[in-house]
Amino acid sequence: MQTIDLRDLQPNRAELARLIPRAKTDVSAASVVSAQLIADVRAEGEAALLAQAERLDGVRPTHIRVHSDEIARAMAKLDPTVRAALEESIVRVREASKAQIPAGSVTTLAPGAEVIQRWQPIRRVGLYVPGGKAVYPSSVVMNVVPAQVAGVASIALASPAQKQFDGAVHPTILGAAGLLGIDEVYAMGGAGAIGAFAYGVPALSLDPVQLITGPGNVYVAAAKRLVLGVTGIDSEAGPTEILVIADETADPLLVAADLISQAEHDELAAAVLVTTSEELADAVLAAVERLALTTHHAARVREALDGQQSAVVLVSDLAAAAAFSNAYGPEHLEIQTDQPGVVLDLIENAGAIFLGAHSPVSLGDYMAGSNHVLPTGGQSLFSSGLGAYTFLRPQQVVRYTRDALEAVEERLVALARAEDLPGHGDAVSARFPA
Ligand SMILES: NC(=O)c1ccc[n+]([C@@H]2O[C@H](COP(=O)([O-])OP(=O)(O)OC[C@H]3O[C@@H](n4cnc5c(N)ncnc54)[C@H](O)[C@@H]3O)[C@@H](O)[C@H]2O)c1
Ligand SMILES: N[C@H](CO)Cc1c[nH]c[nH+]1
Ligand SMILES: [Zn+2]
Repeated sequence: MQTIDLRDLQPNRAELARLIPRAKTDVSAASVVSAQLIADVRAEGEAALLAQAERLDGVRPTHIRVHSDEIARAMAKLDPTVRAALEESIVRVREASKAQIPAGSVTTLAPGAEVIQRWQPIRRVGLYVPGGKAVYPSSVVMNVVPAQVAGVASIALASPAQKQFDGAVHPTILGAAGLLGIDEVYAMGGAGAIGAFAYGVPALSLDPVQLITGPGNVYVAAAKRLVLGVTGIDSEAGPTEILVIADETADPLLVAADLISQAEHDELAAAVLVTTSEELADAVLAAVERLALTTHHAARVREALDGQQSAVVLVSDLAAAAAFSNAYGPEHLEIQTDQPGVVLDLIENAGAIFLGAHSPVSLGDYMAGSNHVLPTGGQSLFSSGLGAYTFLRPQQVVRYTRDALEAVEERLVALARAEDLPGHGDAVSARFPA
């Protein structure tokens, strides 16, 4: 892992991007590939999805739409400990998601003049569960639960065909879908799956969705950008990032383990430690080297940690650490300092924040109750993680009585004339004939 000393420097966002470039997730380059895959699915439907699975997932599924008895069978065969863990996760994510439902409001502007704000669920959504380098039954929970809590009526789920299961969706993903009562699942991945959600595939009785959510690789991210406008999308949740702010009180072994836990996802994952303590930096680097040797996905972890996107950064104080993190806008931010709450007050941008030694990112990945589908690549500067609110739209309802309308008639007519749109004023005045 590279070490960068910023004790005499406070880089702005542009300088930071040069120092620690985001992973090579060139969404614009991938969009050429993704656009063709989407176009093929629009033109050829199921045949294109089958051909894409064969070429990109290395297996031709026997069928794209999963039969409901496959889901029931997968649920029945779930390992009991995995089932119990999924159930615990579902309960916690559901509780936390319920707290995200906005209350709505009625504003009375004058007697009889009301603007009501209500939150309407999106009717039909397509949820993407990645399945290339790893399988993510936890992402089934993180996508489905907030959609259900928001009151979405129709939920479709897609995950790539798995070679080791003869082109079927991974059974643990099917089992998780079954636990949540989801019965519309497709064995399709990447850009083709996003195209199928956006435009529909009549031969599969797959109706177009109005919103697509879920994490994925660069082709998935590019495809989501390409269909935006035809459907809504959530923020981009690409290769995982962890940024740890730590001082001399942090335990170097725990910091190292947390960095490795996210490097494990992807060669493009970013693991960044920002610290005020040179001693801690050295101890973390030594621990990372030791742990990386024996970790399960050693080659992938090594590549992620040695990539330009990962670093140990030395800063002069915790305010500088917070400024660095705000400029970077990490997906996950851990604060392991003597008084994490003090640092939290300085934080503006992060997908999710984990406070203290006992709130590691992997808790949030599975079991905290928070959602793990979070913005990456600096998108936390303007967007949020997935939540029940993602599946809701605010709608304004206007209700005026006759008297309330008459009270503003003159002013409204004045504005309509000022805009040279007198018909607007006439529509109001027609209600009050002289
Ligand atoms: N930020 C989050 O919330 C979050 C959560 C979970 C996972 N993730 C990230 O999601 C990503 C998952 O990626 P993945 O690859 O494992 O699974 P994926 O399902 O996103 O991608 C696999 C699909 O990509 C397509 N594909 C593969 N190679 C291609 C090529 N050369 N050209 C065109 N299409 C191609 C195939 O259709 C394949 O089915 C990882 O980077 C992981 O870190 C992020
Ligand atoms: N850390 C990932 C989000 O960036 C989510 C995840 C799923 N499984 C394990 N981790
Ligand atoms: Zn993770």
